[in-house]
Amino acid sequence: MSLQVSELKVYYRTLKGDVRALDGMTFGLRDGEILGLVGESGCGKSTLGKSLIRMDGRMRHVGGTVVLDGRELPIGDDRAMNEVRFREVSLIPQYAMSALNPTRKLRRMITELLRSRGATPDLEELERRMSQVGLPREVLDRYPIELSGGMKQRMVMVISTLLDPSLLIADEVTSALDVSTQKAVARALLGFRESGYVKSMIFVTHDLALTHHIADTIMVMYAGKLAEKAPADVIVKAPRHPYTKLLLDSLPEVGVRYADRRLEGIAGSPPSLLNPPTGCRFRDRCPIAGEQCAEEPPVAELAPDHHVACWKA
Ligand SMILES: Nc1ncnc2c1ncn2[C@@H]1O[C@H](COP(=O)(O)OP(=O)(O)OP(=O)(O)O)[C@@H](O)[C@H]1O
Repeated sequence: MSLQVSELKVYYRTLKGDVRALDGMTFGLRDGEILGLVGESGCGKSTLGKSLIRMDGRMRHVGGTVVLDGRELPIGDDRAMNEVRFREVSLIPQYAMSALNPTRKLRRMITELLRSRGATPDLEELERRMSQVGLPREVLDRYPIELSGGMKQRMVMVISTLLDPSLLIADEVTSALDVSTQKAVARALLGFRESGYVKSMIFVTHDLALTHHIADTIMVMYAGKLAEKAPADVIVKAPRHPYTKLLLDSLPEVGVRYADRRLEGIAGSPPSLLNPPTGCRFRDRCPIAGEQCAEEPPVAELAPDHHVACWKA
């Protein structure tokens, strides 16, 4: 097992109280596995990614552990995590491609970045990896603004994995790109795993179709908790949690007109994580909720590798 997260609780401190963004998450990731992480906006996907690498000032590690390659990560200790970042765990944050320093040409920017991490820049290896994702070496002599969105994103991916981290977290790396560029980015991620630049990966996204394409396993989160986790095919073809089923039903189908099948979202909205309800957090929106759902459902392994938190699954 490459990553084991157990009962992880991470809250945001706010003037109104604690926002329980991760409220007891338990899951594992095997060597070489790509985990697609999906769920509605605000369910805690980015918080999970950030918790594994750098908590921002408002985040608080309230409980639980994260073990990577047999070693517990000091996730609550910003300074101790310095050793881990970039080398063991690397994160491509949301909007990373817009955050490239606009005043530096890429070669200089990358050299400075690596030196600041105590690593010696290996420009030959950098150029080899760039060509693997279709970026000519001349790109290094350009400013970020001179690159297209897809090129910037591939550059960010190459930079983030240069030190061969064990775990890569890619947060919405495809959402601002057009469809063919999304495919190139997804292919590049798969290539990185094949080449051994990263061992395992968490791919955070809203795009279930793309996740199904590249992930081995899909994990669905709801309101700070795990709803369902299973092999990608099983999630898409035989989901057990009512929330997963509704998420899949709300996807538009190509070739079907609105008059024939109306686009439906999931009625209602997720609960506030400031003061989440007891019991199943999905029960107010769930079409099959019953009395038992006033009690919190445990995460049960209903079939090998198929974990579901629902009394009715
Ligand atoms: N800095 C913060 N201060 C307080 N609450 C926060 C902060 N950042 C996030 N939250 C809250 O934590 C919860 C989880 O947010 P998070 O960004 O992890 O969700 P997400 O699933 O990644 O959403 P999205 O898909 O929109 O990126 C939400 O309720 C959000 O409002």
